[in-house]
Amino acid sequence: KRNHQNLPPGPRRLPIIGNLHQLGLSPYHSLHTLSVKHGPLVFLQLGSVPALIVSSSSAAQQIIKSHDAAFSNRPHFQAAYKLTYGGIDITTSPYGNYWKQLRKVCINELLSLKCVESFRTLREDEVSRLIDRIKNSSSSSSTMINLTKVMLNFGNNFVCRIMFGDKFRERESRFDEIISETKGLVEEFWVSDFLPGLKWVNEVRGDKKRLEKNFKEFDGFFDEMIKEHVSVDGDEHEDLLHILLRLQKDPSYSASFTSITNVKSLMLDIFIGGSDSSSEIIVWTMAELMRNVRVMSKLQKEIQQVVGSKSKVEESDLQSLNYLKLVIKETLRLHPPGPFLVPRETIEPCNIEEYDIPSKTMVFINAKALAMDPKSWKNPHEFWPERFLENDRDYKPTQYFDYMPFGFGRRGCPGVNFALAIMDLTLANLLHSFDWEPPFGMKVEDMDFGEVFSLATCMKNNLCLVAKAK
Ligand code: HEM
Repeated sequence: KRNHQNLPPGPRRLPIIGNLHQLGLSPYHSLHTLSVKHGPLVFLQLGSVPALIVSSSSAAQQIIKSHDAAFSNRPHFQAAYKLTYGGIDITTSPYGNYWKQLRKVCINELLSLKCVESFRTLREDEVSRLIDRIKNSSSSSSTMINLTKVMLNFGNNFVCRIMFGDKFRERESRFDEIISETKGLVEEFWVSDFLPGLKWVNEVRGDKKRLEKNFKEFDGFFDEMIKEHVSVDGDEHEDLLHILLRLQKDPSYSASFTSITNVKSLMLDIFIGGSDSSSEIIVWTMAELMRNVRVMSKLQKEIQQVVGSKSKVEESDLQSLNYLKLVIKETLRLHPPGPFLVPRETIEPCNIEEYDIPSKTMVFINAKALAMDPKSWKNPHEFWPERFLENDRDYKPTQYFDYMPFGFGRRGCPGVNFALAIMDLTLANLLHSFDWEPPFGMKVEDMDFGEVFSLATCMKNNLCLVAKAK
């Protein structure tokens, strides 16, 4: 049937496997290379799955403005399906009424602005603990810090505390390891997702066992926490698990959000979506500030002016920290945690830039390429926060379609406010409490700021810096 369709261009395919071999061991990197070689719309046949890579803002504009609903499904990946209790979470569930109910739970309740604001004291407390921890990690006034490790641990603790309240503290290190294995598993491409006949490959490789083991571990942990929560009412401030348990009994959500398994699947999404992404952005911002002394000093000056003689930055100060917001926007442009967003799938056939896109096509939006396109951005490789003064970009792409670190449309990230609140406060305090330098005896030029390019990007090496208490 495909012969009669006007499909976008793409590389030659082999029988049966199509273009699967061209993904190699680093599939997301290969997707980027293929789009550089074949243009803004690339059509691939990955085994039995048709796939599209989108790398131009005009194609992204057509998708967002005219075909958002048609591009609102998520593809089926076996590992994610198993880990998300059979795909009943918000991130992987198919577009439809059930997903709409979960989205309502997230937007109106769990991740609403009101809920984010209600965690203000907790955020300030966690950030103060972080600053004390860095200060206390050495008796002298300057300390070498593995900032990557510290921030990932901080991100996990923060989400755990929001989810489970103070009860969680004794168990935090065990859960860190479990959830980082879950994230690793979700990111992997399994060959049998594209060639179902090769399921045995994942069994022989031990992938299935790894999956079962990890699922059992976090599911058991969630059960423990739920058991403790059902027996104790929320204190004056509900944590997210208390809210979820309350909503599960609320008739307005009863159509589909009914069982404890629904609750657990949403908990998992918040852990996967909510912990590392914000921490990675803080680490990338610190790395960029080390390389860009002008920006670092301008930002520290702004913080000093706003905070004055107070010992720390409070949330009420953040609204006056305009340059900080530009700096974070610029980091999200250069280092979006999801360079290809989260893959989508078409629900029905549609036409983009005069090409036919079949139904059930897996779609990769090359958001990083859009944000680096020299046609939209002057000196795109330069870290230059002031560019957003000239070319303001909203986090929701409604007018411009070259900047979308949080995705777009119906399935765009519901955690934006949650993420911005913690990133702003943490960064402002790290810069207010310390001056930062390269590790002893090193120059910034000697430091490696390379990245691992995957479904979620991170720095290739841990960022280690010397923190000098101010
Ligand atoms: C810097 C921080 C973050 C970034 C850059 C980010 C980015 C993204 C992106 C690109 C998507 C896919 C959107 C699309 O398909 O168009 C997404 C989805 C999602 N994010 Fe985030 N995210 C961040 C933080 C968070 C936080 C803090 C939470 C929750 C606490 C969260 C929860 C989710 C969920 C549940 C989805 C799936 C939505 C759906 O499929 O309906 N994210 N995020």
